[in-house]
Amino acid sequence: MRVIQVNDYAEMSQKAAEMISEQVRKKPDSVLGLATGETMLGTYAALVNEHQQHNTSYRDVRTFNLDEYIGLDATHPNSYRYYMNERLFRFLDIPLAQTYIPNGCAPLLEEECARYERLIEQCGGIDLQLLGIGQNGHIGFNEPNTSFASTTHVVQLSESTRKANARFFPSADAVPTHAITMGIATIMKSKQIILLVSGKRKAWAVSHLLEGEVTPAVPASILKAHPNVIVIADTEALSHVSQEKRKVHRP
Ligand SMILES: O=P(O)(O)OC[C@H]1O[C@](O)(CO)[C@@H](O)[C@@H]1O
Repeated sequence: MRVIQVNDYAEMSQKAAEMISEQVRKKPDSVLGLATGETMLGTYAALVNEHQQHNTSYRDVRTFNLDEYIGLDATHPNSYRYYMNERLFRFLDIPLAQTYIPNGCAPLLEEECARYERLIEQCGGIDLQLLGIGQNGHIGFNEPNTSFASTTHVVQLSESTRKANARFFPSADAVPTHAITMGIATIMKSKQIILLVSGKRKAWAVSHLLEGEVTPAVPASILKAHPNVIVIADTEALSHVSQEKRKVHRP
């Protein structure tokens, strides 16, 4: 695991956008794994900027998002489909049909999970997966104590995650109770992973990731077992981590 320490959110976002663009230039038919949440907003803005300035084409790229709330359709402003369309896809030359997000309104949710998992495999797997981390160490919506062997599945969101995400909804009660998420095994199959972390509220999760044991109680800790992970973290997110561990980590 390689840790890149940056000063702040803006620098983290710029660095991540550069790495994604580089991946797409190197392999124009890349399969990208994408994430949502506040962490990714700056990265997507920087990516759009980069696309406009350098004409990096996304025509042959396919994308798979990590997760989606159950019960929110594409027109709902809090659905992750809406977020992705508004924040990223509409500014790129990627055909929307090549952008995949679990359908949280599918009538048969278990079938939707199996379909999503199959689609990722049919596309050859994810070349580069972008990840954020929850304050409790979740990745995607894989809450603490999710099996490391899990594939795409339906989850009940923890109260702490619903509370953390309530800032985007009109009220805490409006936050859905369930979601579909790629599983931990699905994420771990990605060829490369970039984890972005910014701000003090993530400091506990990052220090556990870098200095704690690998345990399902902190889902992100499994990333230590992946051969190709880059963590881009700002000074505040790393504030609980020793200087030594901030440098370079290899599994
Ligand atoms: O970036 P935020 O809003 O802190 O969220 C952290 C992570 O939690 C999620 O919202 C849950 O999936 C991810 O999309 C995100 O990467």
